[in-house]
Amino acid sequence: MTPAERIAYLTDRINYFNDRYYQDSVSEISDQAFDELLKELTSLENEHPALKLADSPTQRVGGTITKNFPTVYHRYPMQSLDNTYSEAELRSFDERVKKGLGEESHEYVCELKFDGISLSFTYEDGLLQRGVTRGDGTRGDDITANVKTIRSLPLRISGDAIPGFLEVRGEGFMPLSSFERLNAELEATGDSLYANPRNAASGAFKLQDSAETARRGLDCYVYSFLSDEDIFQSHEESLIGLQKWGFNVSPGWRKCHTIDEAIAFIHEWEEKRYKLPLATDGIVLKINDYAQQRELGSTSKSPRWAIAFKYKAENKPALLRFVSYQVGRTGAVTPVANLSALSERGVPYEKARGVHLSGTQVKRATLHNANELERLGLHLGDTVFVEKSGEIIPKITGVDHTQRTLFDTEQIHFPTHCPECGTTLIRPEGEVAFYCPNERGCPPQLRGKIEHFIQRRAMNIDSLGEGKIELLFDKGLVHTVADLYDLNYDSLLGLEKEILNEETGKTKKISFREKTVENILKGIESSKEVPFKNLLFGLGIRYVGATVGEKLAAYFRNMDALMTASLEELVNVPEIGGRIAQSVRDYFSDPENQRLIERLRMAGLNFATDEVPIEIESDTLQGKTFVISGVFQHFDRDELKARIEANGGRVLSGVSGKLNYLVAGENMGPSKLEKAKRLGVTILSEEEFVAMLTS
Ligand SMILES: NC(=O)c1ccc[n+]([C@@H]2O[C@H](COP(=O)([O-])OP(=O)(O)OC[C@H]3O[C@@H](n4cnc5c(N)ncnc54)[C@H](O)[C@@H]3O)[C@@H](O)[C@H]2O)c1
Ligand SMILES: [Zn+2]
Repeated sequence: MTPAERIAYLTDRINYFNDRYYQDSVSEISDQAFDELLKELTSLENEHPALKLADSPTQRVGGTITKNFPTVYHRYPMQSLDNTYSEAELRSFDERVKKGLGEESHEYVCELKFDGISLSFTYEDGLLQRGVTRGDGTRGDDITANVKTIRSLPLRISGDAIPGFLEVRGEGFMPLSSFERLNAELEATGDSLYANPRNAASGAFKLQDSAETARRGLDCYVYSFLSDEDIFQSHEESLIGLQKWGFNVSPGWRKCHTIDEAIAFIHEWEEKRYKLPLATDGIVLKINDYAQQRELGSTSKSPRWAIAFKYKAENKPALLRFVSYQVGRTGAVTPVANLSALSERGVPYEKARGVHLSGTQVKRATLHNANELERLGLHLGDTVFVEKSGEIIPKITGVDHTQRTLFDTEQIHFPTHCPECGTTLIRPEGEVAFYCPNERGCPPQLRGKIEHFIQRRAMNIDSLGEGKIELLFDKGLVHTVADLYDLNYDSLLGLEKEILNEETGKTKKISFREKTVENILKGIESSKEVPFKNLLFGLGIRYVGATVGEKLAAYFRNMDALMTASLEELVNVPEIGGRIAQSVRDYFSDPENQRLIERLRMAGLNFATDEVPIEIESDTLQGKTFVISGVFQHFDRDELKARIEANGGRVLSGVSGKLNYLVAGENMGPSKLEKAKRLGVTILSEEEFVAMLTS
């Protein structure tokens, strides 16, 4: 892969994970793995600044605003934090601070890094006016009704020194006890569980029904104060002041005079943090003195006066009890290690305690694929090492061979047949995974197709979760996605099923009552309205992800045109290669798929694109490059970008000597403006830009 390809790939992946994380409250990979990708992209971009893409995630806060709440502009931008996993990098940070401050000495305030979502609260004349999410850092979602459900958040504050307008920021989170209760409820109703308390908090803060938000038991720690008036001179003073005004300030913070003291604080909390009633993922170091904070300033994404140290994943030995095999939507077979604590050797698996990792008991960990299984050469009863990074699926990282001789058993080999349907497994050339080819008969593959179909990016039927689909499938009601549209009230009401938790051996009953049934049917009904591109993605055609679905929908505009398109036509679509084209062709040539599509058509799904295609408006800006910065009156940034591109221009992310124009909105960073002036780049106001378009 060339650097350009790698940069394009990483930009795409990271933007995708950001979208899942901030929009869907879902983490598909661990935070540590995510941070590694971002770090790799940052250093590649530094090496090759010209290759940096306009939508690079290194330049901005990762979040987004939604259409579900009113959008509010932040008075002061809400930034992210630079982060590191290493002490050496903390020391370099300290060196940079020293350089930045010259001779002056500095102090840090160290705080726990709470794992929730960033919130802003504004108070006018002592009254809580608004609660807003961080969003894209410039604008956020107004979720006032939901933040008012936080009991520890004062609705009114009083005292002498309270300024007319003030903003307080903090972390909204879901306490572990609320999180466990919520997941137990979701399990009982057959809905998908949240992977961690941060995702659960993010989901709960963005619910439309604040009575439901209230029920989810959210809380908040505040850690920052902003005002146009000079009330406090340091961060420490602000924390003490906020506490006096009645805000919930976490008591765990400490003022440190040296980086060594800060590192000692980090060590102190490494284990102790698991005793806290909420999830934390590190320690934040902040320069205490406000004047020094101002002196150090910030980048477009984060302040230079603060850094987050994140704890690395814990790695511990565990006992391998047996290996099971999971079959996914695509038929790929994944080996899973079933574990217990080493001391539980004699205890049956269901009763045995798991290994204690990052505050939870772990009994299952992924082994990824057959190669990994062979590489580790596992035997039953082996002592293996387990790691849980960023609270996502734990994984096996190695074997302790010194323990092997004590309990000699045979090596575990990957199965030759599908554990679910008995079909002989195949391994396509060049792939590490084995697949069950029985696409139309293998139960987890069939269920997986339906799970794929209902997700937000596809048909968005959020009233159906994994457990509910399993129930519908087992009762023989739903075999393919088309069957969903034949469901009715009477066929659903009263359905019941016991679901087995394999780790504990316990069963739970899920049953469909009136409200559940109504919600399921409502969700299915409104899925008929989702855009055509979502449907294309939802069908689960190999290699047709959300982006490809969008491109196909924009090009062919309706199902019939796409179904009858030849291979040549498909390859003509911008950015669609031979492999995708072939896969689309194969899919629509299959009579069974054709019947499925006909049933979906009869059900009344949206088979055509109604969006106006992006058309080339002119070539006025041909060959010209632009950087967009700040906030605009008449466009949001995406619109502005679209207009530039529709008129032949190109949008870049960074200011350099080769840049033609900087389109400067309000509140743009002064350093960018200065740099542009220094390099002789033409600076356009919004009006000048519009004039240029229409000239
Ligand atoms: N797993 C995934 O798929 C995925 C995707 C996107 C982002 N992420 C994670 O999210 C991170 C990016 O999110 P981010 O921009 O919010 O950065 P961040 O979470 O690393 O740090 C910034 C945030 O920390 C929070 N915070 C908690 N305690 C704080 C304290 N005491 N003082 C100040 N702030 C405090 C604030 O909300 C602040 O906005 C990534 O580094 C990654 O770890 C994961
Ligand atoms: Zn199978």
